[in-house]
Amino acid sequence: MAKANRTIKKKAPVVKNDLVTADIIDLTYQGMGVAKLDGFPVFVANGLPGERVDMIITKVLKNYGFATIKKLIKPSPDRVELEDKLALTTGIAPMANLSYTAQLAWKQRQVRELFKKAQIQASVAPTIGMEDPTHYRNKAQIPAQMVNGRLETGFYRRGSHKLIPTDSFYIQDENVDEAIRVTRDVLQEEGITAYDEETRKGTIRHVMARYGKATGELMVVLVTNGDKLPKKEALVEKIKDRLPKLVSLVQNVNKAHSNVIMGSENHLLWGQEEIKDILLGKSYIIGPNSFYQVNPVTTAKLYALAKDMADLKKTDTVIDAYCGIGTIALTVADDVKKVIGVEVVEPAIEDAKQNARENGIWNADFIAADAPEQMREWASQGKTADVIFVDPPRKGLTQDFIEAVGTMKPERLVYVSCNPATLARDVSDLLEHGYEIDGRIQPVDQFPQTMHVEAVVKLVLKK
Ligand SMILES: C[S@@+](CC[C@H](N)C(=O)[O-])C[C@H]1O[C@@H](n2cnc3c(N)ncnc32)[C@H](O)[C@@H]1O
Repeated sequence: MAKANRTIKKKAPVVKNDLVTADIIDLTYQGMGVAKLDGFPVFVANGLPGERVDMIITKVLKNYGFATIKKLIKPSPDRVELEDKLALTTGIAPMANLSYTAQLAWKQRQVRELFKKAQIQASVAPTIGMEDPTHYRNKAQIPAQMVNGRLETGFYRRGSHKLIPTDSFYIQDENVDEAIRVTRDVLQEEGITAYDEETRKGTIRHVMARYGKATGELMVVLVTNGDKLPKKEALVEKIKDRLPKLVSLVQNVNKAHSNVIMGSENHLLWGQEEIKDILLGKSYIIGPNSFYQVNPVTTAKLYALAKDMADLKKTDTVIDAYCGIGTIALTVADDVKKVIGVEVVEPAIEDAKQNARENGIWNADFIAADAPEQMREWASQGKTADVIFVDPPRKGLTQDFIEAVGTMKPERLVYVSCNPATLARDVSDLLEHGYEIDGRIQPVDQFPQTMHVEAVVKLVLKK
């Protein structure tokens, strides 16, 4: 006999090119509106919750479909009309059609819902945002492609690898935009080709620009498909002459047949190998491959908050796990006895050591290692710390990292996260290992106009 609770999949109630009227009831983490047609979910590009729209079905898959808006019948009161439509169609700023206040509320709600789903009782504070949430990014990695026979830089149309050439990127610092524009012009003048993903021919894959907002120092990196860079001298002369803030021009070689943007091999073309920036009174040298937060305004708020939450004492020994070039470690060093940073990228650790020296900080040590492995080693040696800061990549902490925390039992742990889903998962594990949340979870808007959510939370060892 067939089981009574067997689920029967609904057939899609629409086909491609159908025009239907629907209400948008939700917004996904990718920034798509959600409509339900007889329970069948359809993701609507640029649709906002509360809107009623006429939409054209663009794709129908087994369990869901996609649509674009044909006519807005009832717009959301939170909708803002953008002059720069490219920001939306390219996915540079997929949330830019939602008022900034509503974006901040959506981010708070995301964190709240993910913690609720993980069955964690926690209070989530309103998101800390920016006064001007545009042109904030200090770094860009812009793809190059041949369009009508010449190299163009721009952004891929959402969900594709078709490049839309553009001059203005809406969320990037104007100095970064200018660096990309000027570099593209010079590459065009010299007839340099862009890399073609299919034929694997052509020279330029990406143009990367990085700007130290506090110092005015600019870096440009030409990411090339091989060692050769045709017309090197002419390119260098022209780019440095037209970008007065340039202090570093680098060629990065990336021969990989993958989506990874930068390779590990750098050749200095002109100037210095690194640029400098200043954050919370400390100066940092930043190389082409080093991680450095992209929003200097909110990073200062985020780190000040993380430091505050840690309740630091002059007697504290502190670990900064996933330390990058040492920014959290050096921000807290003056307030503690000793700080140790751990990071897997070796050049970043070299930078962290130099950053410590240049800031006259002598109580900071930096170790190039896999953070979970290093933690396991410390735990097995019976070593511990009073405070651990963690700021892992989007995939969050590993089980063995959390188990090492459980063995080392630091009194305080401050978790800085760029992915609230893995944050909720890891906090749930840390609660199982004897910790409790102290205070509220604080979202900070590091990435305005996008769906990315950063948050910081303090955990303390249960008495
Ligand atoms: C979100 S960034 C934080 C960096 C730094 N705290 C900052 O704000 O500039 C995460 C860092 O973790 C590093 N990382 C990734 N996997 C790692 C691992 N297994 N062990 C140690 N560090 C790792 C990355 O290279 C990156 O520098």
